[in-house]
Amino acid sequence: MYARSGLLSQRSCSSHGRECATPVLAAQRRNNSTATKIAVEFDQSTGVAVMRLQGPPVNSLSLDFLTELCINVEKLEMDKNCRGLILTSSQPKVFSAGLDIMEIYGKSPERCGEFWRAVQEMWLKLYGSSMVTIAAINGSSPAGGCLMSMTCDYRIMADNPRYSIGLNETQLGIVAPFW
Ligand SMILES: CCCCC/C=C\C/C=C\CC/C=C/CC(=O)SCCNC(=O)CCNC(=O)[C@H](O)C(C)(C)COP(=O)(O)OP(=O)(O)OC[C@H]1O[C@@H](n2cnc3c(N)ncnc32)[C@H](O)[C@@H]1OP(=O)(O)O
Repeated sequence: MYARSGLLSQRSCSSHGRECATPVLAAQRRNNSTATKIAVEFDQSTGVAVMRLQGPPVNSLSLDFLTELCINVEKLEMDKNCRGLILTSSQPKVFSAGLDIMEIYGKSPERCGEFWRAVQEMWLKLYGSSMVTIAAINGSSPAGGCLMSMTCDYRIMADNPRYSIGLNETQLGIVAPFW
């Protein structure tokens, strides 16, 4: 969902100051899901968009979820009126549970490769965004959820001892790549 005045969908990439990157086309090609896991509200008067993660139950980062996220970030990126992006969750108690472990369990190497590329695309798109990005972490945010918020320029987390954030996969001896 991309709730705004509708201008964006009618504009070509070249009518904007920002470059239209090809990854969004790749992401659009593989986005076969009809369910909406990302809701975007763009306030024209402030130039700030709020992106709500709404993939029940815990916003786990499946291929569909990552694809939809990337498409929406890219759309906002191409809109020269959008200067800021707030990323938050619609799910109670959870910002994001991280990578959807069912996407990597028992899957072919090709499918795992496709999924891993989508993970990279997600953090590169957020980390490299020319918008000011803020993660409003209103729930637990382990592992990939932590990664997603780390790629934003700023993080604000709800003050609740029940919510945790961090790279918990290190407890299993799995560490993030060194690059
Ligand atoms: C700045 C540049 C940096 C560049 C670095 C580049 C790359 C870095 C590379 C890697 C770093 C990132 C690595 C990521 C690895 C992962 O993300 S692996 C996934 C790890 N996630 C977890 O371990 C989370 C486990 N879940 C929880 O802790 C809890 O579920 C929760 C999120 C805290 C929520 O708790 P709550 O009690 O509310 O709910 P439930 O536990 O009952 O869960 C409900 C439901 O959801 C299912 N579920 C939970 N987590 C996941 C998940 N990750 N994937 C899929 N499904 C999940 C759970 O099984 C329940 O299902 P149900 O039983 O069918 O109801």
